[in-house]
Amino acid sequence: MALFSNSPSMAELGFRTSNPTKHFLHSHGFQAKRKVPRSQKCKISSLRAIGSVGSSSSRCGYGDKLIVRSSSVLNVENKAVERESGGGGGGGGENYYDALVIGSGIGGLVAATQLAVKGARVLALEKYVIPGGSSGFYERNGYTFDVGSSVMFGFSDKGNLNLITQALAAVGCEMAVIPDPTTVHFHLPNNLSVRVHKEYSEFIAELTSKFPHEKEGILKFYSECWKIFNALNSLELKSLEEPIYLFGQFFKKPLECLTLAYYLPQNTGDIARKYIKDPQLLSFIDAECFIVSTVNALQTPMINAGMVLCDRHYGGINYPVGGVGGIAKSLAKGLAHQGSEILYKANVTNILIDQGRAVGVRLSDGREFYAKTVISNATRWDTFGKLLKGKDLPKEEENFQKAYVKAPSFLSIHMGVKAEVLPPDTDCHHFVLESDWARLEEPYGSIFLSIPTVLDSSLAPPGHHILHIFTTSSIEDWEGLSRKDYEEKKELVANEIISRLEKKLFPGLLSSIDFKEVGTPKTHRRYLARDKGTYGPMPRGTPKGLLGMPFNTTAIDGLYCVGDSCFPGQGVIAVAFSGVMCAHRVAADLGLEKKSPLLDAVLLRTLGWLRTLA
Ligand SMILES: NC(=O)c1ccc[n+]([C@@H]2O[C@H](COP(=O)([O-])OP(=O)(O)OC[C@H]3O[C@@H](n4cnc5c(N)ncnc54)[C@H](O)[C@@H]3O)[C@@H](O)[C@H]2O)c1
Ligand SMILES: CC(C)=CCC/C(C)=C/C=C/C(C)=C/C=C/C(C)=C/C=C/C=C(C)/C=C/C=C(C)/C=C/C=C(\C)CCC=C(C)C
Repeated sequence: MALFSNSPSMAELGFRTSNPTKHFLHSHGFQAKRKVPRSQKCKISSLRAIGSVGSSSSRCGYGDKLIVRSSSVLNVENKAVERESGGGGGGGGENYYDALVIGSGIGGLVAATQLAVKGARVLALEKYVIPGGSSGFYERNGYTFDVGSSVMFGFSDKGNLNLITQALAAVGCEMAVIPDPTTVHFHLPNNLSVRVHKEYSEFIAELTSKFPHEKEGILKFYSECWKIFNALNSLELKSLEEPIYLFGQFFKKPLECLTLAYYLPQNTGDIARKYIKDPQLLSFIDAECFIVSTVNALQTPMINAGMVLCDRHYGGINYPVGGVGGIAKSLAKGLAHQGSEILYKANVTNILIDQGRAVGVRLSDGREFYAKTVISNATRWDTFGKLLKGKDLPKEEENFQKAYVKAPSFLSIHMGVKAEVLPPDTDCHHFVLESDWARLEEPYGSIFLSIPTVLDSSLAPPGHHILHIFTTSSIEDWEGLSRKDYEEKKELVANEIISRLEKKLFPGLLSSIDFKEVGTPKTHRRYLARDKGTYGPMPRGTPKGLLGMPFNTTAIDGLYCVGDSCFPGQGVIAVAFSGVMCAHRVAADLGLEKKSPLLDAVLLRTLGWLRTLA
């Protein structure tokens, strides 16, 4: 069984939208050099208030999107033919791009759209049939499932850190969102139950009611997170590898920049231990970190914790009406509206190097595309291990691979269930670790559960809910099995996980299943083209916060990376930031942004040296 469908026609089907009741007007768009004409704005769907899930209506049908996409695909294919018959090529012309982007995950799409609005001509090449990667979607039996992400940070209407909102706004798109009143409901050992309410004061009241003796420690720890969040939120976010911007920010906001520089090499667990002594509360902080970093607090960079532990209360977690897949669809559509293109079923197998510089890519079907710059949204392991095969691993990548390993993948269960199995007021996201804190980071130890239909019932047939259940799992567990054994093992492991949820949360769950599809790490590897199906990088030992994380430039001229194996790491909002940073650095190198070669050399060398300290 496949987690995704291979059928483009399935992917082209729009998703249902709902009654308009609330708009998030995105007032913090990036300073696009080229304004999107009003007629080209892609308003994605109508909006609704929390819980009021009504009938479907769309103010921007996906019909026009379909036309845009198929015509741009045709366009690109024609150009490819031109090139194969001698036109274009590395020397310029129609077929020569400013940037090629390998992959259309959120990281790749944000880099591509940001560059396009700065005036660059971009071609994104996606192996699969729809955009989004792990933020894509698929449809089965009337259900619209999010492939991965359902917890959306950075999707509010305020501040500087609403990077998803801003990325959409930059290409003239806005999406309706449904605020989630509870980011996550933790169900932890010793029957510790904590709901992370959107309202910060309610969350603190709930946590301190469970740990009254640690009230002061709790307040001090989370206050330190706010220091970071407020500093981040005060900056204009661009490439930390571009000196004119970076020095400008230090000049405008010295205190905030120094605050961030101070926390850059620090980890969350060390700071929590300054204020908190109760081992169970420290384990709770571990769980808070684990759900966003797949490691405990001692290994989670404090800047990342500051970002996520506060954004959920500041802008809140907001779910896009119609499902997460709409974000990538909108960005892809926005890219086309900017005159750039996206080509699907385009499996890049090689990055072409000429005299030490990345000059283009070759696809599995032999087609070649050329550009001034190449941006890879494949993981750094895939980029340097597969797309540049035969080349020596640059020292910087060796250092990265010494410091970071591939996090395990996931076993994912997408289910449709009868609505009556969920008690009233069930929260949208849950994290379950039943009895033993030591199992937090073990494969299958803890269970993530998202029920997006709690917020948007249009994603399932009437009277039904979607349950997306996932738990960490390694690919080694699933290799070397016959087809029959593989299928049987999927069934067995999935049923064990579902039974655990039945026991802990929802009696009668097994018998309420209407639809079930199980994906393993092999599924993730196959459909997301991620080595071992990895969820992203995780530190091999105790990192120096974010200091060791590479940014977007690489040791190869003209080649950049974007996505979760770049600063600041895993997470949809994190890869969106990586996309913004990447586009800014590439634009400077293309002459579309200010640049100082001398300062560049100094900064890039200093950053390279700083990373060796991590
Ligand atoms: N919030 C959540 O619940 C949740 C869940 C899952 C994933 N995520 C996040 O999403 C992040 C990943 O985003 P991302 O943008 O880095 O990457 P991604 O893996 O989502 O997307 C990469 C894209 O590149 C394509 N690709 C890879 N190699 C290719 C090649 N050789 N040729 C053509 N296309 C190729 C893939 O098909 C995919 O579409 C993860 O870090 C994770 O944190 C979040
Ligand atoms: C350069 C130098 C040296 C210095 C300078 C200083 C400065 C200025 C600095 C600055 C910095 C900055 C700007 C930074 C930034 C950062 C950021 C933005 C970050 C972000 C982050 C984010 C993140 C990490 C996120 C994440 C998330 C995630 C992962 C999510 C996930 C989720 C999930 C999985 C779900 C769950 C579920 C359930 C429970 C069901």
